[in-house]
Amino acid sequence: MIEQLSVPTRVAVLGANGRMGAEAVKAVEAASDLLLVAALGRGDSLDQLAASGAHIVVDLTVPESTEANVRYAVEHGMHAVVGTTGWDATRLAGLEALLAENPETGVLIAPNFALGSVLASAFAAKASKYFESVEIIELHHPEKVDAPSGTAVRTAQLIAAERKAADVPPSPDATTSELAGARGCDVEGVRVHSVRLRGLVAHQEVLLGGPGEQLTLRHDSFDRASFMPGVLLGVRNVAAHPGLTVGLDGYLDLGL
Ligand SMILES: NC(=O)C1=CN([C@@H]2O[C@H](COP(=O)(O)OP(=O)(O)OC[C@H]3O[C@@H](n4cnc5c(N)ncnc54)[C@H](OP(=O)(O)O)[C@@H]3O)[C@@H](O)[C@H]2O)C=CC1
Ligand SMILES: O=C(O)C1=N[C@H](C(=O)O)C[C@H](O)C1
Repeated sequence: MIEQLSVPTRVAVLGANGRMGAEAVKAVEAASDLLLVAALGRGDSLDQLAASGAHIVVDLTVPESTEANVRYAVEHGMHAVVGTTGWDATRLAGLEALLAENPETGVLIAPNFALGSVLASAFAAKASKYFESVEIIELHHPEKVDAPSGTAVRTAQLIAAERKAADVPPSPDATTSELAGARGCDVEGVRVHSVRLRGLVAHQEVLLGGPGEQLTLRHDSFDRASFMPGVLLGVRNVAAHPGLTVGLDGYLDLGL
């Protein structure tokens, strides 16, 4: 009997020397259906990506470089799975325009790859229209360069969309004087508070308040291994999702 050998998907990791990138390299190397063909860091030329023959690029770099990396991948016919933060509306619009010219290419921008975090954000958004008040607290390791976290921004946007669709008024807040930052920052009408503390990895609480009650939805990543099933899910599915997908929930059947 002739055994059918399937061809592994060729994967390149950008930011391979970083905290997430190093973990992603290990995860790809351990997956029998994937072949790591490049592991690139800051000093490496992007031309090594094209030369590697990668089908899929995983970007886990820094907000300043992620846009150029992803645009290079798309322009060279590679799908991209992106965990790096910094994808604001202007960058996303530019990427969508580029993808319109490359309609067979898929890009996943995933603010958080941890399945529990994706679920917690989706649950929080669904619940938020039933509560008068909502605020977000995100807590991370002190090496994190951006605040608020990409996950908190995404969660706030999902919440804002649900509340807007249901005509929920803004969260009540009588504050008329404050020290700068005391009330956190405003993301589409949702207050977000950022904590940076030694010992933490990545954590978030969504606080939902109504008369006489509170619902708290908390997610904790205690280890960066928590992100790897989501990275691999993205890598295995991105080619089947041409165009731009924001949020790993786009590849899941949450039924919400
Ligand atoms: N979506 C998710 O689930 C998660 C997302 N993140 C996000 O991923 C990103 C990376 O996080 P983290 O690993 O903690 O950060 P690190 O700072 O540990 O890693 C980033 C790495 O990218 C490298 N780098 C910088 N520019 C380039 C470039 N142009 N090409 C290739 N490599 C480059 C850096 O090199 P050098 O050290 O030389 O600067 C560094 O090694 C952040 O935006 C973070 O918010 C983090 C965790 C989970
Ligand atoms: O920098 C991190 O560590 C993380 N970054 C992402 C974010 O900004 O949301 C995802 C996760 O929170 C960890």
